[in-house]
Amino acid sequence: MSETRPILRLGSRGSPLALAQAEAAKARLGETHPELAAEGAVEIVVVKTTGDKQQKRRLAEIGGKGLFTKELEDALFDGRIDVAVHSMKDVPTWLPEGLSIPAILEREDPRDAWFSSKGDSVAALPEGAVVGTASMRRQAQVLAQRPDLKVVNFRGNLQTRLRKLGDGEVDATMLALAGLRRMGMADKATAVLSTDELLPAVGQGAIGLEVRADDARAHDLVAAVTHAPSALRVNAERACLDVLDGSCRTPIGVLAEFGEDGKNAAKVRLRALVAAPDGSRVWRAERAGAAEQAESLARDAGAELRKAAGEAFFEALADIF
Ligand SMILES: NCc1[nH]cc(CCC(=O)O)c1CC(=O)O
Repeated sequence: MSETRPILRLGSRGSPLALAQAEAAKARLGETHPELAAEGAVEIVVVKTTGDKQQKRRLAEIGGKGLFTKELEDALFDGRIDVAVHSMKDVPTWLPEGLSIPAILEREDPRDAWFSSKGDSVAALPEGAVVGTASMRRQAQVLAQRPDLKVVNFRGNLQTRLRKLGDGEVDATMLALAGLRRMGMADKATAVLSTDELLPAVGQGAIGLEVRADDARAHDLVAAVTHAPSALRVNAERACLDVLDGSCRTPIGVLAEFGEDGKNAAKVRLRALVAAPDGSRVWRAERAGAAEQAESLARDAGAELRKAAGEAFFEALADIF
């Protein structure tokens, strides 16, 4: 049996969602490059996350930033993989020296999905209901709208969360619609929350492909599959986050969209918010303008929010670690 060596090795985390995203990247690469459509040309390499001890050390060390991306980046540097496939939501705004993200795939719907048998929106929940989420962004926005609700930490894969919901451990929870769609489970959601009710996270619903900056071959293969409008939106959102310099414990939502109807490719609208984790304060900024200006508009919105919330607010959140 002759051994066929892959032309491109895609690194992925092992979760069902990560693997679905890696398959989507592989399919897109195959559509664009005929040589990558051949059996065995693109290999998906599962990069195992290191032990819990290691993870704990990292979490303390880096405050959670890069927790989901670090192992894949190590594999890139080691040459075990040529491309790292990421949820852009999990990618810090600063990349390690020597790495770049030349491609963002066409973005899925960035909205959050709602799960509850007690009401089909945040507003519809009964007084004092319990919402499960580990996301500061979701927690803060839910409490801002409904200070009477109780938010509890909530983790686990989709099946686990749905079971906990069914068991009555919580009355409602939220997940990114994009992830559900990619796993063919969007029909399990009760409703989709509007972006006015819950502003999504930076990069939510977008898949990014990261390579070593000095690997011209991988870079060029990957760059050819980028979806320019999605990249523009995600890069603008990341520019805003960069100015805000938030940790994963800072409740931040940012969404860039095209036009008023989301379709006019020449115009971009960006909404951003920063909130206190308990929802007691929310600062919002909005910008609209030419698409070429997206990143500077985004930085400007970020600067406005930084100023409005005040340095003391960001320092207090940083102290949580
Ligand atoms: N933080 C975990 C994470 N990172 C990306 C997604 C979903 C997929 C996406 O946003 O592209 C999720 C799960 C979730 O928030 O429901």
